[in-house]
Amino acid sequence: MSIKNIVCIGAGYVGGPTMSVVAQKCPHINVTIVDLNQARIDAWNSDSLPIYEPGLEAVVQEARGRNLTFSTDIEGNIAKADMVFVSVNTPTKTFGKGAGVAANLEFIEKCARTIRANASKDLIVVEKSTLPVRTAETLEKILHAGDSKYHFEILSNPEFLAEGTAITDLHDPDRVLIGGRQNDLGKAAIQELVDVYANWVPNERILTTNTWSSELSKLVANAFLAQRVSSINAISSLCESTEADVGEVSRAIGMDSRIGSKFLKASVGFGGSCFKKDILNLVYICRTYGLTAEADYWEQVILMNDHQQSRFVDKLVGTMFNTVSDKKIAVLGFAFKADTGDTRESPAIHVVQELCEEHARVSVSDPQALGYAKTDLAGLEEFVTLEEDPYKACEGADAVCILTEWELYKDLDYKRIFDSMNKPAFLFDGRNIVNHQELYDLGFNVYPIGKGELSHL
Ligand SMILES: NC(=O)c1ccc[n+]([C@@H]2O[C@H](COP(=O)([O-])OP(=O)(O)OC[C@H]3O[C@@H](n4cnc5c(N)ncnc54)[C@H](O)[C@@H]3O)[C@@H](O)[C@H]2O)c1
Ligand SMILES: O=c1ccn([C@@H]2O[C@H](COP(=O)(O)OP(=O)(O)O[C@H]3O[C@H](CO)[C@@H](O)[C@H](O)[C@H]3O)[C@@H](O)[C@H]2O)c(=O)[nH]1
Repeated sequence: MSIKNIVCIGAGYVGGPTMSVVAQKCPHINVTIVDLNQARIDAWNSDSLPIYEPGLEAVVQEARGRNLTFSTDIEGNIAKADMVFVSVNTPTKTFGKGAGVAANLEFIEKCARTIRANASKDLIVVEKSTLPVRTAETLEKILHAGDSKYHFEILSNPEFLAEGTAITDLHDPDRVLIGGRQNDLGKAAIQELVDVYANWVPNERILTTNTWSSELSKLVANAFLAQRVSSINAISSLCESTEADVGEVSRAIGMDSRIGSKFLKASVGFGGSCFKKDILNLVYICRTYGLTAEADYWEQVILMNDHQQSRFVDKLVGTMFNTVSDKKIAVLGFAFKADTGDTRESPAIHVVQELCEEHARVSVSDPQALGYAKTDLAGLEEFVTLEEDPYKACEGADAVCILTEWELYKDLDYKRIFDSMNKPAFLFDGRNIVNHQELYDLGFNVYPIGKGELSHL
């Protein structure tokens, strides 16, 4: 069989960009992305895409209307598919057994039932969502339950794209991982998916494994990445106490090829929809297998991240004479990282909430994320204003906090900002992106992460 019709269930941050690139690179395959959410599908069909991602618009424009379709007709499209990707959300459970730690697989299960009910032939079902190890076993049971007439071969193909760089990550991935059963049917299905990616990914970067290694590798990759951030953040406080500079320490250790230089930027903490959720999931799985020491080990990565965010606020309040009540604090950046409008688990949410608890007046600015900020900060209107213009956000402020590393914050006219602020003027750089000495020379009292403060006080 050669794949002619691919359907992806879930038109979110992963399904949308990933399948748009598949359509762009495989003009001979019809790719249809389906979702329950009519507004989201309408946006994908418009000039104003539902997510902000550099390079995405060009990819969609190239393929949409040629071999890329966005639709809410889930049933009808599954009936025509040779291969179905499942890319729905798998958030942390908020209720019942495993609440706060386990993955909520409700949406995945529903997809399996919809696929079983609407398939018109044997199908390859691809797990694109991030899932607990051994989920394929559950899917297999649901798909083959009852009077199911067809054979469903399940593959695991986790996605490693990062938001903000999704299109370059998809065009030029470090690796594509495909897991499947190690028997004839499984190997044949793996080969079908390898053939799809081989349209643009070099063969040596397409890695095939058994199903369980593939499912588990996704959780482990995120755990290792987040662990690096928590590790360097744990060093950042030590640097602040010892006059070491965390940037210099990162450079020094990162030049050791065994350590490597990436993901060693100290910050106000990691955010995003994946790291916390996936580590919690890993912790839950370890506990399920009775592996308490292992679970505690990975949980520490999250506890350190929570601590880093609270530490940022503690330092701010302590520095500003132990009170920020009725002081104006400008927050520059609300997205969890630059080049995305996504605010899921953004450290900025935590910081702003804590500042509101201290009764500060918080003015939040971000070039892409104010829409989500409004929802994230609902109920805090008494303390929070949203301001697109960063200069206005800083006007009359006692302190500026940089919480997202947007390029634009590197190039602001900080003399103008300083002149418009209350004095003494404080700047807390949660991303270490501005020139601290220059800002100090302008008159700011500057507090970076992981290096000595520059204070006139
Ligand atoms: N966001 C990332 O950067 C990223 C990267 C790699 C992997 N992942 C994983 O990919 C998965 C999807 O993440 P996302 O960020 O794209 O989520 P998302 O919330 O942006 O998108 C999920 C979409 O699935 C739709 N959906 C849910 N149930 C459905 C159903 N039964 N039928 C049809 N549509 C349905 C929702 O309406 C939503 O539009 C998650 O498992 C996540 O962990 C995310
Ligand atoms: O040195 C660093 C690197 C990152 N971060 C922060 O860590 C978070 C996550 O960043 P990043 O990993 O770049 O973005 P995500 O989109 O969350 O991507 C991660 O999560 C995705 C979802 O699973 C995976 O697919 C990606 O491979 C994985 O990098 C952000 O808040 C960053 O600001 C730091 O603080 N310091």
